[in-house]
Amino acid sequence: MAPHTEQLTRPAVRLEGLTRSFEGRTVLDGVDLEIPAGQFVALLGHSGSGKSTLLRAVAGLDHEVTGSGRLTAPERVSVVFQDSRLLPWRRILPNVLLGLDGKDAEQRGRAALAEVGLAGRERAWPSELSGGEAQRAALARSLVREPELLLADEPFGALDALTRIRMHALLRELWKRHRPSVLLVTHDVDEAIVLADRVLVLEHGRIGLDLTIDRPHPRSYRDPLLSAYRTELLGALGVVEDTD
Ligand SMILES: Nc1ncnc2c1ncn2[C@@H]1O[C@H](COP(=O)(O)OP(=O)(O)OP(=O)(O)O)[C@@H](O)[C@H]1O
Repeated sequence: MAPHTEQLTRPAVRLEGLTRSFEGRTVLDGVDLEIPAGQFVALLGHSGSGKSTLLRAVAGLDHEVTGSGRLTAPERVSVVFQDSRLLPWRRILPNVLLGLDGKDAEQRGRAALAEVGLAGRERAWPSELSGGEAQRAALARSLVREPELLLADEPFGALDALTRIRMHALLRELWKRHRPSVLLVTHDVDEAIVLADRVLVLEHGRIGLDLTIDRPHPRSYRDPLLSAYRTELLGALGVVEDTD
């Protein structure tokens, strides 16, 4: 394979035999996973199945993970959490720019805020933003770093249903424009199906199901062709659907 092609097809993330225990209890039990560059992946699993543990490992936030093989992740990784983690004593633009330097940083920060629909709110304080707006600002803070990999740990989990749907459209739009690889941890099967091109289910410390969602975007929750995927994922999660 030519080096150029190799570069293009190189996986963004590669985990081999990733293992993590807490106080003798194994949470990740030899996870193998490859995420090709630019793929949008969602990770489902029961509460306590180890989703955040996996995400933290990929983010390089956990130095105690072990693997028989390797953990490879790109250099520029951004993480978005359920709460925005904006610093309350800084206005929105300085929050977005935190740790960035270079003379075009401010311009990039303003552009990122405009992209997430927060133009004009640069001088607002975090306490003046709604939950949805704060998550938009968190996305802008991630984007401005031009991540090759975006890790998101239930980023919309605390939002109301309508705001969540708007945020889904925004995230997918941002992904389309910037094409980072995405690993989105969620509890919400519908969120996973509507957003991701590939959905993984973590069970017993490993990837139990690896499902490609082969439907065009934008997707609707009501698309009947998505229901087969929903059934399969709920089955893997051990949830029996109410057919009434
Ligand atoms: N720092 C830690 N010390 C001890 N146990 C931990 C630690 N971090 C995670 N665990 C345990 O590992 C297991 C997996 O936790 P993790 O947060 O990864 O699950 P999760 O799938 O993300 O859950 P949820 O969906 O509820 O957020 C849990 O039983 C948790 O108590």
